[in-house]
Amino acid sequence: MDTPGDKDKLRCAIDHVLAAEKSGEITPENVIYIVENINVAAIETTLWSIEWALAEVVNHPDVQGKIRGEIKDVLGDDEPITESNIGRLPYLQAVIKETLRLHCPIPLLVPHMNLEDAKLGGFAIPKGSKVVVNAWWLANNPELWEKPEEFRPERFLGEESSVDAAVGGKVDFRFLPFGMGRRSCPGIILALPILALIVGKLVRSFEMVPPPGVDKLDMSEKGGQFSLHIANHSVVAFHAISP
Ligand code: HEM
Repeated sequence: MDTPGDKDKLRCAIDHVLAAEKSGEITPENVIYIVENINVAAIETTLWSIEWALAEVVNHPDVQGKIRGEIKDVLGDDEPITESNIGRLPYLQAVIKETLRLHCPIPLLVPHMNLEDAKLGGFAIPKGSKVVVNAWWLANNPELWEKPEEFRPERFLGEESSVDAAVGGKVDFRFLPFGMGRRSCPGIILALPILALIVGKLVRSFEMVPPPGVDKLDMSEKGGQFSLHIANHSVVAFHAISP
């Protein structure tokens, strides 16, 4: 609970933004722009990924069963899924990676500009160019992946077991859903556990199936420069699973 004087303390990022506005460093329009940016960068990307992951597990009951089986084997019926034990659930993590590979939520990342003249792959890139990376194609190019059009989490436990969702250190340049380097996504440390927790907890508690009369959910995509999300929302039937 706040004690007298605490209300002026900076407690989160938004407090810093509001403090900057109060001191005249930025304008109210800047505040709206920053909040809208956070909204798209953090909330919508995570939401689109959750939608893709759930739609894929509904359309792949075998994958759903394997996630459930892994959770039961590793955590039993009672131990809750938490951020600290997700590392013991490699199949669940593979499902999240495969979702981000097949449905890269920001397919062209965010445009970057080179400050100096550069050469890449034999091409001259004059300084001040707008550089766009097609992360979706890198992750779905049949010359680089085995049957990339298939949703097959097992690839990340088999032939691609060394590939991580990473933005620094050991980065595989075929798999960049969060970009890489200095301007990569700082939210990766939140997004990956959130996705695993939501998918893991739902699959553990419910069998999720298409509604009666529907064989598969509609996976049509709606994309733009900054987004790749599911085009049409579908009804999903949740059947509670008793432990
Ligand atoms: C599945 C979820 C997410 C995906 C796929 C994603 C992806 C990305 C990508 C591709 C970029 C641009 C990287 C580049 O230009 O090279 C980015 C930037 C950014 N993301 Fe995320 N993101 C996700 C979740 C989040 C979350 C949860 C947050 C915050 C809590 C966040 C905050 C940001 C910010 C602030 C930037 C801009 C960084 C900069 O320009 O320096 N993102 N994200």
